[in-house]
Amino acid sequence: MRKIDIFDTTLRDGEQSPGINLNTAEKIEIAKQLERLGVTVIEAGFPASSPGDFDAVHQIAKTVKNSIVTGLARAVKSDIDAVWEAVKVAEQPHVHTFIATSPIHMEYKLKKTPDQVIEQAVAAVKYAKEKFSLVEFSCEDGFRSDKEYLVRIINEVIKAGATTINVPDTVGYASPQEYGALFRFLRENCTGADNVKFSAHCHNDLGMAVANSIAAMENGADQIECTINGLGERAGNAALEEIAVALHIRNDIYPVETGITLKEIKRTSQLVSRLTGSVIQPNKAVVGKNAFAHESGIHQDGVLKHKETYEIISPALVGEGDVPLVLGKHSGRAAFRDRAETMGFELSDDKLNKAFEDFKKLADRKKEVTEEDLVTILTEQQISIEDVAVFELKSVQVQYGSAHIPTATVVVQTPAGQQEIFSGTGNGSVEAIFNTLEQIADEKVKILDYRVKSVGQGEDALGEAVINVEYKGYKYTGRDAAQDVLEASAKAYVNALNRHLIQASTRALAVN
Ligand SMILES: CC(=O)SCCNC(=O)CCNC(=O)[C@H](O)C(C)(C)COP(=O)(O)OP(=O)(O)OC[C@H]1O[C@@H](n2cnc3c(N)ncnc32)[C@H](O)[C@@H]1OP(=O)(O)O
Ligand SMILES: CC(C)C(=O)C(=O)O
Ligand SMILES: [Mg+2]
Repeated sequence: MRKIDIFDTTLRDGEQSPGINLNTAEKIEIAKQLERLGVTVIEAGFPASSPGDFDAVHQIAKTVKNSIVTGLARAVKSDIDAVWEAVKVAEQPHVHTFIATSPIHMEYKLKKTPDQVIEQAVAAVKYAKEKFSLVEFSCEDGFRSDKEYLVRIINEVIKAGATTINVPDTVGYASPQEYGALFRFLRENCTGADNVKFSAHCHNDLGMAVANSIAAMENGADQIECTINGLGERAGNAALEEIAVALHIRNDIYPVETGITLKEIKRTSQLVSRLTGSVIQPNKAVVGKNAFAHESGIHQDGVLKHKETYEIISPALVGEGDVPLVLGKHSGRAAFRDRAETMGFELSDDKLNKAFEDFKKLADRKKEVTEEDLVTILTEQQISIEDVAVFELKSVQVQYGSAHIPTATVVVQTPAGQQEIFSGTGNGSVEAIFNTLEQIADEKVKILDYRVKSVGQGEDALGEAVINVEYKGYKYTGRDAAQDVLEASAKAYVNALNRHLIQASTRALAVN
């Protein structure tokens, strides 16, 4: 199968992301992981740019054995010398030298004529070739360069000894058709093109870096330059993980081999994110937190019946562990039942439906329904007794103001199935609720203890209330949870009275 080399530039172009600054130890760790990942070339830095960068490239060249290590150099002798000093210890010393070839860069940045640029490029490649067996030459801003001029400069640097020709879309301006067509044109028109590798290097300014890289590959590029998590100057470079997985999954239309060990992708991405401090966007393809998370009921039902209904990449392929279905406001019964069973709950259909209703109400109000919330909701149903008619709190409303007497209004469905409204007052909101609910009891309810606590963390955590009462000579503990502590308190009170009804019915059964 045709081999496509993966040239990783996380440690060079990736480090050009604003805010990223890796020290030598961190770069070595990343380089070792890139080697495990199986990249062909590691661009470890720009040795002439600082002593720190020089040291990192040098240490990496000494450490890494299974990937080629290179460094970037302007088309000047001193930069090329710096790369040589840094990587000469490597088995296959490689240098990546470049000069801009677009009219705008040549005129305004380099302040050189096109002929002067060719002269400087040729001199640099010839000089590099005296030391290095592998010389990559990049036409910076290649995509915005004149095509005929590109052919001229490429022909000259091939003659001078370049082994790889990189044609970057430095500012991320290309479309896939245009970038692919450029590679086809260069392959067909450069003399000596068959003796060198062509390389693509795409930036993501218009979100097309991965598509452009693949278009180049389809049109003759042998190497793709990319970074982990798509890091890089401005909007970043083409994301290595997306390219490697796309070429693997769509092998039917891209019959190529990259040599990437796909199951190392997740670990590499996490390591780079941690060491660079660059957070991965949740919906990032392949490595984002949501890349394999199914949220909506119809998708979850499909995935539970047959994974491939909505999953084209298995998480295990890229070294990702099991990803539980996300339970949220869009989830359906199938996912809810699946999670309840996974958590070890065995509920009747009726109880499961009731728990599902509570879950849906909560999911409507909360950003994220946590595992603890689920345990609370499911436990409530597990411990409820189905056959005894009990009170059900339908709604609670409290009016509170520092200058007014707190007043509560509750709607309760009685064990006989009727809905009744009660209202009452108290010294505080909770007392107003309890005084009001006492009206559903046959006699005085003595409150022995009452506590509230939050389940989980954050301001939208569930509140759980526990109340100990003495009623008709017996002591009962009522408890319940809701997003609002006042509602949880009302439900806990009703739960305590219901426990009396349940116990009374159990006692009656025992007597009969
Ligand atoms: C598209 C890319 O990603 S290119 C790589 C970008 N990476 C970096 O720039 C690495 C970090 N850079 C640095 O540390 C510094 O810019 C250095 C050490 C490289 C150079 O620093 P300085 O000597 O102070 O130059 P400065 O950065 O101000 O300007 C760059 C000079 O290099 C010249 N230059 C730019 N590209 C090239 C090139 N490929 N070949 C030769 N000369 C070049 C510019 O024309 C400019 O020259 P001038 O000073 O005569 O006008
Ligand atoms: C140095 C070159 C290859 C580069 O990073 C670019 O043109 O984007
Ligand atoms: Mg770049």
